[in-house]
This record gives sequence, C-alpha cells and structure tokens, in this order.
Amino acid sequence: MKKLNGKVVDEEELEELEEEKEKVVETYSNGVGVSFGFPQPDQNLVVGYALTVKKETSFLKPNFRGLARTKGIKFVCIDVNRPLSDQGPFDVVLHKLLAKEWCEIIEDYRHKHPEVTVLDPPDAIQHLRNRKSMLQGVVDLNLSDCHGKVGVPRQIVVTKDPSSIPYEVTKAGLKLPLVAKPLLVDGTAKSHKLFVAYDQLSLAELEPPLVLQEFVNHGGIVFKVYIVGESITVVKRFSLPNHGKRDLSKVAGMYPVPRVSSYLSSAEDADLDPSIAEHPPRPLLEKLATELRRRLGLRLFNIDMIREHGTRDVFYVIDINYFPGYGKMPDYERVFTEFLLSLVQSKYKESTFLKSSF
Ligand SMILES: O=P(O)(O)O[C@@H]1[C@@H](OP(=O)(O)O)[C@H](OP(=O)(O)O)[C@H](O)[C@H](OP(=O)(O)O)[C@H]1OP(=O)(O)O
Ligand SMILES: Nc1ncnc2c1ncn2[C@@H]1O[C@H](COP(=O)(O)OP(=O)(O)O)[C@@H](O)[C@H]1O
Ligand SMILES: [Mg+2]
Ligand SMILES: [Mg+2]
Repeated sequence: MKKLNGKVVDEEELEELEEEKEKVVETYSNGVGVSFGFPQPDQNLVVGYALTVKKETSFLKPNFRGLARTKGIKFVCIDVNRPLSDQGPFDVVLHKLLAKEWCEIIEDYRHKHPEVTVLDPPDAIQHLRNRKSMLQGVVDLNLSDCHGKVGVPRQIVVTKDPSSIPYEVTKAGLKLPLVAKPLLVDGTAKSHKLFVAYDQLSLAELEPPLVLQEFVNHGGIVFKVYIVGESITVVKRFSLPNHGKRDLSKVAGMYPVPRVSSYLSSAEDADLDPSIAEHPPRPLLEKLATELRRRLGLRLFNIDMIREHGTRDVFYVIDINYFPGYGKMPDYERVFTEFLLSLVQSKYKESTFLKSSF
C-alpha cells in the first residue's frame, strides 16, 4: 500500500493512476510529448493561427517565432478553406478573423475539441464589436476607492435618423464637444473613423449607427493597457489635446480624429508633465484587468484609458480592443511565450487536480 495525494492506494491502483496520468499529459500535448510539469525545449506546443496577413506580419515576427521555437512552441497557419478538424492537432488556436462563417466554424470546433484552448471564444469577442456593450463591463464594475476611480465617459447610442441627434443629445444632457464613434467595430478602417463635434447642428451630419461620447480632457496622453492572460503592460501614446472653453465658443463643425494613438512613436520617452504622464496606479490596473478578464471572458485584449486632466486618480476607459497590436508592446515576445506555456501547465494542473479529487 502507498499514499497518493493523501489517499491510500494499492500497487495495482497506483499503476492504473500513473497510466491515466500519462494519457492525460499525452492528450494535452497531442502526443508530441510534454513530460510531467513543463514543456521541454525540444518538445512541441502546437499553436494553430487564423489571422489576417497584416496581423500575421505584425505579430508573428521572426524574433517572436524564434524565441517561441526555442521553448518548443510551433505556429501552424490554419487553412480557412479546409475543415478545421482535419487540421492540427492543435493545443491552442489563436484567431482574429471577422467573417460570420468563421465565428460559426470556431464555435463548432470549440465544442468538438474541448481539449484545445481557443483564444478567445467568439461570443466573448463579439461583445467588443459594439462600442456600447464593450464598455458595459466597466460601467457595471463601479470601480472606486481602489487607488483611484475608473468610469466611462457619458455616452448615447444613435441608431437612426441623424436629424434627431441634436434633440437626443440635449435630452440626455451631454456636454459638447462630443466624440462620434461608429457603433460597430468590424476591423474596417471605417469603424475607426471618429469625429469630434463642437456644435449641436453639425451633429445632424453624422451617419448612424454611432456612439456619441463626451470628450474628456486628458492632457493629450492615452494609456494602452495590454492584457495577455495574467500579465499587464502599460504604454503611453499621444492622443488628442485638451480643448479650452474658448474653443467651444469659437469652433464649430466636425473634425476627423487623426489616429495619433496608433503611431509607432510611443510617448514613453517624451518630456511630459509628470501629473499627466504618470501611469495609472498598479493596484487599480490589476483590479480592472482581473474584473474585465472575468466579465468579458477574454484573455487577449487591451484597454485605452485616459486620466481626467487636473486630477490624479480619475480615469476613463474609452476603448477595449480584442487581440490588439501586440507587436508594438515592449517585450511581447517573452510575455506571449510565457503565456502560451502557462496554458499547458494550467491544463496539466487542472487534470491532476481532477484526478486527485476522484
Ligand atoms: O494594427 P495595429 O497593430 O495598430 O492594431 C490595431 C489596434 O491598435 P493598438 O494595438 O491599440 O495600437 C487597434 O486598437 P485601437 O482601436 O486603435 O485602439 C485595434 O485593436 C485594431 O483592431 P480592429 O481594427 O479594431 O479589429 C488593431 O488592428 P489589427 O492589427 O487587429 O488589424
Ligand atoms: N471620450 C473621449 N475623450 C477624449 N478623447 C477621446 C475620447 N474617445 C476617444 N478619444 C480619442 O480618440 C482616439 C480613438 O478613440 P477610440 O475610442 O480608442 O477608438 P478606436 O477604436 O478607433 O481606437 C483615442 O485614442 C483618443 O485619442
Ligand atoms: Mg482605441
Ligand atoms: Mg478600438
């Protein structure tokens, strides 16, 4: 008789359990061999990916592929024209494709292959495709008293009749200027065409469906908070400058928002006023990330956050993106490699936990 996980077992039982354990480990590594605990450098974790060419180029850069390879991670391009189940086997599937058919394919695959980690579930991603539902999780959070406050700017959704917009804005009591954002985020350039509207009348020129959000002065800096599983990385990017009260009386019309925040030059090295440039407090980000991971059911996303000008600790989330441009995140190669390896380890732990609770 021997003891295993606190239980007394005889030799035969022990042998059976060891055999079971081998099988489980094999399943999780597709038989290519994760020995107990950790994938070994000469063994494979197969990551199937379905990404646009643009994304593949910006994310699966040679440095990343190289580092991952040394840790036994192999990336395999999924052929979207062939049945997914005929390809692989995969340990992980990474995807960011927008076609509706793809969502159905990947959903079906998840059900048929629960042993594969699909990053992330399509219905959870869907949540971020609409600028109203995207921020709902933050609204519900009511994060205050956690080294700062996090909210979302006041906003309304307009789905029809642009001529009614000035009335809707007045009814909702929104203050000008407003940022007009296409309601749906579908990966097209159009869904990133934003405008700042300085007067009520020009609002009627906008094309619904859209979100009208109060402009929050934030000193021209946006914090991009990148989440990769448990890891959080913050970078500063340039954003829109503050508007003054005088602008409001002088400026009319609608101005397109330049995509300054996606420029490669980060604001990290710029000589900025510390009260604007200081990163949001770590405990606040940890709480926010933990809650959003859970509420959104996503492991790969980023949050655009701004600090209300003149405050130290009042923040607004203005945007959440699924599987954003990680290629621009410092050290993403290492962070991602560790994340992918951790997925196998946690599956292994899960399986041994399940076994030990029998
Ligand atoms: O192209 P990149 O690298 O700038 O990444 C885009 C993101 O930029 P960011 O990482 O925040 O600087 C970008 O973030 P923003 O919306 O610009 O804040 C989006 O996530 C975009 O995806 P989609 O068009 O919304 O599906 C992302 O585009 P895809 O790479 O997913 O096509
Ligand atoms: N409510 C707001 N107040 C001030 N600036 C904003 C606001 N919303 C967006 N912006 C500016 O517009 C940029 C793009 O807006 P965002 O909501 O992130 O759309 P996208 O999904 O296209 O990135 C932000 O990075 C920021 O510079
Ligand atoms: Mg954004
Ligand atoms: Mg976005």
